[in-house]
Amino acid sequence: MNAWLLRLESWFRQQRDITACLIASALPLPLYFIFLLMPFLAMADDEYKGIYNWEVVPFTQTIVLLSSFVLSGVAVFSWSRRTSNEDYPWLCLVTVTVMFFAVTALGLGYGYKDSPLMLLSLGMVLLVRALFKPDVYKPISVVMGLLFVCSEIGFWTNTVPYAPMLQSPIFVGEALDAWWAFWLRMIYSMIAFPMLVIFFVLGYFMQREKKELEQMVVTDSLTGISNRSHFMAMLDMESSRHERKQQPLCVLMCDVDNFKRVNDTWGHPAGDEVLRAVGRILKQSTRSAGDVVARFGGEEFVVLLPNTRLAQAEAIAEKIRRYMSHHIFGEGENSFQVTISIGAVQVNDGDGESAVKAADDNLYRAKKAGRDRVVASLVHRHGSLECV
Ligand SMILES: Nc1nc2c(ncn2[C@@H]2O[C@H](COP(=O)(O)OP(=O)(O)OP(=O)(O)O)[C@@H](O)[C@H]2O)c(=O)[nH]1
Repeated sequence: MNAWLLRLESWFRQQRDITACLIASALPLPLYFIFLLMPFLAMADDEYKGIYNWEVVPFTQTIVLLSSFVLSGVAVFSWSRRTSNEDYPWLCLVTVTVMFFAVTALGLGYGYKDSPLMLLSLGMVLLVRALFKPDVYKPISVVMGLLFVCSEIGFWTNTVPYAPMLQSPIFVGEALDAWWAFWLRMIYSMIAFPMLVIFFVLGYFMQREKKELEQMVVTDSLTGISNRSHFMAMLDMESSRHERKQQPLCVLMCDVDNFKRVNDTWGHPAGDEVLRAVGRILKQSTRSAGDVVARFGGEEFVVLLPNTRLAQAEAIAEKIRRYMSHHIFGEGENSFQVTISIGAVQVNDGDGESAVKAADDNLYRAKKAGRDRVVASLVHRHGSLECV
């Protein structure tokens, strides 16, 4: 089921005008057919003949018939071009306009409130909203919306007859007669089922997109690890917990040594690969639950180690440093190695931001001392460092 929905979603994302027109024109055709058929069947039966107002029926039937012809033409044309990647703005406009026009004619003819036409109109709006770009349906939606409002005002002020197609509205406060009971059940189920499917599928897409967006907001696109803003949020949270529960908290600030030289010598793509590898190594060297590994910017990375003492953090930093210095990038003649410098701090009673600053100071010390090393210290609330 999930695979099927994923395939549908990928189709939906690369959806073309021609597919949208094909679905929108073919899907409502059976319903239009039923609305065309109903008066003819009623006409053939003495018992039900009186249901319709025969002066208005030809007018509505003509509109529905013409719309069905146009939509059938659109469906045939779209089917013949179903593999085309071209844009068909005019075809979209024709499809949407005719659909809305026919449904409005039916809505005005049968009345919106006492018939399935409100449900049908909502179904159409939903379908059109899901399949077409706003430019296509905005103008016609405004026109149809205005028509709807004007007709409602007309009904309330008794200047426009309500449900002029019928001698009396479908629901008149009595039990439905057999005629309407059959057709209403038929029409409702034909509208409700596609609507249910559309709601379900759209809900699924929306949920997935929400998850993807949430993920994008917290992720660094190059390395796939957390980004700076997510790190800062986690730092804030962990700092408060650290203060509340008196648990040790450590921060590592890591920077690839002479990274500019990597870019200059091996090219930007190789530099990017180094950054991705650093992200992977940092992830592999820390706990998957609780620890936060993030790209702080450029070739600088940061690690948050909750519930970790400075000695443990220093050991983790040393493991990362050693791993990096042994890692070989590229192949054969084009292989090269890089080193990393790390500043580590333990926050005993200070806030997170001063810890990051202190870790950066330690990193600077590591660089000054010759790179490829770890410098660690405790940090206090006033920001002073106590080197170990
Ligand atoms: N490939 C790649 N390079 C980047 C990216 N972000 C920043 N850089 C490069 O990283 C380099 C950082 O250089 P510097 O700040 O001089 O630092 P360094 O060469 O690592 O020297 P030290 O930090 O002193 O060891 C610059 O050349 C940036 O262009 C990135 O996303 N991809």
